[in-house]
Amino acid sequence: MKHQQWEKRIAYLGPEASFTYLATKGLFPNEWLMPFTTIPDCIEAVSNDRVDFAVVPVENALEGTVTLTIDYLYHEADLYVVGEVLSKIQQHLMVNKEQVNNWQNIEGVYSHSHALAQCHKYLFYRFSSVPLNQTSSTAAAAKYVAENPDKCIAAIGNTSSAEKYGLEIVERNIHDFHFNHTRFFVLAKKNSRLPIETSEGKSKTTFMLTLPENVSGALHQVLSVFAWRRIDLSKIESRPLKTGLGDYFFIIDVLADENEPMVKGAVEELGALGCTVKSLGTYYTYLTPE
Ligand SMILES: O=C(O)C(=O)C[C@]1(C(=O)O)C=C[C@@H](O)C=C1
Repeated sequence: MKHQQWEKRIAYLGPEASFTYLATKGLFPNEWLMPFTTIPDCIEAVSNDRVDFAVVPVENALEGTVTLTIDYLYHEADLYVVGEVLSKIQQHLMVNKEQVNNWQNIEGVYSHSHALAQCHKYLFYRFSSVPLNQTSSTAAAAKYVAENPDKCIAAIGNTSSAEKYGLEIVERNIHDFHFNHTRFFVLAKKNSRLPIETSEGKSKTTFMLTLPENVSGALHQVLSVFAWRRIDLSKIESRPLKTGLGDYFFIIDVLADENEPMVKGAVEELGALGCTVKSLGTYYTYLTPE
């Protein structure tokens, strides 16, 4: 990656040393990184012009979509995706130095809900009756454990959070499946692209759409709009519209640029079929170094 020197403010799901922080620091090593406690806080910071960009998790290979991010982008915000970061995720169990000899007897495990879920089998077999406590991020869990050295508790998170908050890793790579990656969206107010060179060639576009009501085969029609144009879909998922059972919107990622004639044609045809379509923009994928 070749970076340009900017003076930009970037919101991320903090505190420092969260996975989102590492993804953000990898993409924006010279910018002003601002931690926020929740995903909606990060998104609102862009909407309210407190920052230029926000970096938030959107999908994990083991746990699937970060539903809060997708739902908030659909229902509450009007932002664009200007880039995507893909990071390898390795989860470790960590305790206070005072508890290193006693870690097998921990009385509580703290982490982000996605991280706890990524280690479900490990926790089930090793600590089946130990309460699991959700925190706003893995780094928030590490910070909490560090602030309570007298308690025999553990956090799940990355190596950086162990270093940052002075914890000792007692068991490494406790995530249940080896292929553990998370996608992060870089969000902005304007539909643009990050001026950062990338080795990942193909651009991607994310659409959010709703189907016309009471039309049988509507989803089939939507898929055929992309299929006959040979537009490659990398994701399709439905989420509740929150207007009633059975009401959904769809998130569709296509491996193409929204300005390509075939994609423009697809969007036009979807409109003619009675769908509402919103493009979140075309963007490139950046990899964080492993
Ligand atoms: O808790 C963190 O460190 C985060 O950055 C959040 C988050 C997520 O929401 O999925 C990011 C990556 C990992 O999958 C686990 C947690």
